[in-house]
Amino acid sequence: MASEVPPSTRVISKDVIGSRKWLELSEITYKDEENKERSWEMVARKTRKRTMPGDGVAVIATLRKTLHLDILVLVRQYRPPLDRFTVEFPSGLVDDGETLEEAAVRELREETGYVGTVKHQGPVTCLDAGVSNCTEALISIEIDGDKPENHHPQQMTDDGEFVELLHVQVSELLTRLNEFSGQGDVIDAKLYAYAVGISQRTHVAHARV
Ligand SMILES: Nc1nc(=O)[nH]c2c1ncn2[C@H]1C[C@H](O)[C@@H](COP(=O)(O)OP(=O)(O)O)O1
Repeated sequence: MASEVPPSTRVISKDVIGSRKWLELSEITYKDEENKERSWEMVARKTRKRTMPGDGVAVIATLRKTLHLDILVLVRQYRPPLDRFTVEFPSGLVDDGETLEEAAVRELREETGYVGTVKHQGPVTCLDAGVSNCTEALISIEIDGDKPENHHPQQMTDDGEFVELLHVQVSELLTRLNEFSGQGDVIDAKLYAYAVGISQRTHVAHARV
């Protein structure tokens, strides 16, 4: 069944091949650079509303406590599509009517129990552009570990959501991720890129001394 798409796009039509509660599989027809019609198979989330800035958020959550080194709060969980455990930033889907910042603060609270303050909001980024139109914004949140509300964080996960909390020293991030990978876990690409960035920045800083 073909449906209409906005005229400003290069997509001409979309045939929905299959649709369930969370996802829709389609074949789209689009025009390439030479005006030639081509087709592409793609997946879309059904939770995205027109008013939503993006499908989800991922939270770079830094726990800061007096006289302690900075800690990155991460989550480890079983992901059915991979049939493996993953190590990721705390993350989740944006609810209808929520801003990206609100979604980030809520998801951090639900998945980790920590209450934090937004320090930076990145743009909406793509996740797997050859497969889906899913997008996610990276939001940096600082957690004040000195505040009583962050002394004993209590997760508020939904039924069927089992999230293990990881506390990793920022300076050891890449090493720890490589260890998790060596044990058979799959590391989220954004998180791994972040770890490589931190590690390279540290090497450059040392080289300058
Ligand atoms: N693709 C999905 N298939 C499902 O069967 N269920 C799914 C999919 N995506 C999300 N969900 C469910 C699982 C949770 O109950 C809710 C909310 O997920 P959320 O925690 O916001 O997002 P993730 O952490 O990225 O799973 O949706």
